Amino acid sequence: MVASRNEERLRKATDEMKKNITSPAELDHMQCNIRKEEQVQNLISTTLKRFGKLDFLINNGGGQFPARAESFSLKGWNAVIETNLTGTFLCCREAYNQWMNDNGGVIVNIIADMWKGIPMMSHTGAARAAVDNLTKSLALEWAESGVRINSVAPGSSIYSETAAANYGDPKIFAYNIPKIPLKRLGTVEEISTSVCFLLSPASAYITGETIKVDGGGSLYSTMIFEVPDHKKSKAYTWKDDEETKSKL
Ligand SMILES: CCCCC/C=C/C(=O)SCCNC(=O)CCNC(=O)[C@H](O)C(C)(C)COP(=O)(O)OP(=O)(O)OC[C@H]1O[C@@H](n2cnc3c(N)ncnc32)[C@H](O)[C@@H]1OP(=O)(O)O
Ligand SMILES: NC(=O)C1=CN([C@@H]2O[C@H](COP(=O)(O)OP(=O)(O)OC[C@H]3O[C@@H](n4cnc5c(N)ncnc54)[C@H](OP(=O)(O)O)[C@@H]3O)[C@@H](O)[C@H]2O)C=CC1
Repeated sequence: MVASRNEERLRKATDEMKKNITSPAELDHMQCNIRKEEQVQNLISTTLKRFGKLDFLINNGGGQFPARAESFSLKGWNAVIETNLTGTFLCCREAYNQWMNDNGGVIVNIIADMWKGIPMMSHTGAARAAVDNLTKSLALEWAESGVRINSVAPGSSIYSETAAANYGDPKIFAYNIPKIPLKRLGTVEEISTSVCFLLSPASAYITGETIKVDGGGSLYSTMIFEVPDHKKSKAYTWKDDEETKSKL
């Protein structure tokens, strides 16, 4: 079952996937806004009715807008936290309560390269770091039910048409290439095969882990953002204490 909010995009994506599926696997799609609790509950129960089981859950839905933190309205902040953190939590909880508690299963959460912060997208950085931590807690709580849960963290380097349109610049990802040790953008295939690995028995002994698929970008320098030159940082030395004491 493939789910997101936009029916037209869903139909297009599932039609394309159906053309490429060679096994007898069945595929369906369903509208769901992961920010709405009752829609998530309905997505999981409908999937169980339609397919009879739920072996895997992939939490891939996400997004944000670029802006400085001081300019976020509470509504904008909440929209990003609900999309990237609360939506993921709701999908995990419903999959567990409706199926995986009794039957086991595997969950993969897609997060982002937030290890050094994400300036201009601090809301999503906070939400993705929270999902990284949620993954670890759930791995411990749900191990007794036979559930494994891991994350995949793509670098800011997998070309996304939605992001390019949203951020108003088709080259937005290409700017990052000099800051990626492998000196190229990543591919969708390089993310999806990591997800498949985590879903497969080849990773049967891995839980609570995050795989970075970022061409080494997270080890190197912060993407895009440059801190402007300034003289606002005043050093602290013992001399400052002496000056303070002398004023007392
Ligand atoms: C090279 C850099 C890449 C970094 C790596 C990450 C890559 C990716 O994640 S690729 C995938 C990217 N895809 C997207 O970002 C698309 C999805 N984005 C969204 O859906 C929105 O940004 C959303 C998360 C905010 C959800 O939007 P929606 O549910 O449609 O909510 P609203 O449009 O009603 O907005 C609510 C609220 O949010 C504020 N806001 C939204 N967009 C902006 C913006 N462009 N600038 C500033 N503020 C924004 C705003 O407060 C909205 O309320 P109103 O003001 O009442 O409209
Ligand atoms: N491309 C990149 O370089 C990177 C991507 N990522 C993350 O990887 C994931 C996939 O990215 P990508 O394919 O590039 O981005 P897209 O924007 O193309 O995909 C995001 C998907 O999330 C769905 N979605 C968004 N909000 C909701 C919601 N409230 N409920 C249900 N579905 C929702 C969208 O569908 P619809 O609009 O129909 O709801 C869309 O299919 C995202 O989480 C993204 O943030 C992380 C790091 C880097």
